[in-house]
Amino acid sequence: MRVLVPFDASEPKTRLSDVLDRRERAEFAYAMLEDVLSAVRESGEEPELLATAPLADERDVTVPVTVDDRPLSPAINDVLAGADEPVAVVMADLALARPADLHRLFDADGEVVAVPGRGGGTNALVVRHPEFRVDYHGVSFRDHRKVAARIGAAFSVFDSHRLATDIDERSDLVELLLHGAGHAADWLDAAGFRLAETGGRVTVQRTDDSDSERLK
Ligand SMILES: Nc1nc2c(ncn2[C@@H]2O[C@H](COP(=O)(O)OP(=O)(O)OP(=O)(O)O)[C@@H](O)[C@H]2O)c(=O)[nH]1
Ligand SMILES: C[C@H](OP(=O)(O)O)C(=O)O
Repeated sequence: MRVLVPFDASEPKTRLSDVLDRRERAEFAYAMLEDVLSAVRESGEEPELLATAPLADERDVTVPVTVDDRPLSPAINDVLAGADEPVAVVMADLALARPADLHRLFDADGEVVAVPGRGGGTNALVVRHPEFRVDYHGVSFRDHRKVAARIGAAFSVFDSHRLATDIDERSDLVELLLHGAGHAADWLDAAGFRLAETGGRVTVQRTDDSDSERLK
């Protein structure tokens, strides 16, 4: 199996612009990438990075990196078109993913196995059908189900709280502070992010206090 980890190395995590500046968004995106690459490797597979641009020099990711500046779907579909083995696609912002979760996903049966993301996305895929092609962005989970139906591929859904949690917006940071245990959660904590209980749903606030509240 090939395991692709797509990564926007150019202008990552723009939906976090309300809480992070551009440099912080890049740092945070790389921290999540490190966690995902480690989890894939510890699941027993070797990840391949598919980046929009060369990584910054100081980022020593020790995995094969392919630079492809095309939009996400054409870049992934080019790999699928030439694949002679199953291909998994794992997004680089699945900051809660653990090796065991990924191992179960990669082992799941099905011609197309999809992990739904928050808000209608597709957080991960395992593709074993030669005609399947991705169609990311928007309500991609629904679109991928339609693609599978159109080519007659069996489409199965892989349910996992951790793999369904992609970190896109401020509200997603709550999950990372509560359930994360890697570089990205540490980065948030060090940046002063804390849970904020305001009576409704728990949110996050950014403070300059040093009292970590990470669940040990
Ligand atoms: N190779 C590649 N990866 C991409 C591209 N766009 C997004 N990604 C990656 O795909 C995954 C999911 O994309 P998003 O959640 O939209 O990530 P993002 O683009 O950093 O976030 P936003 O700027 O807020 O949309 C992340 O791991 C991104 O790094 C792209 O055009 N090419
Ligand atoms: C790539 C995209 O990610 P999202 O924008 O939904 O986080 C998707 O899953 O289709």
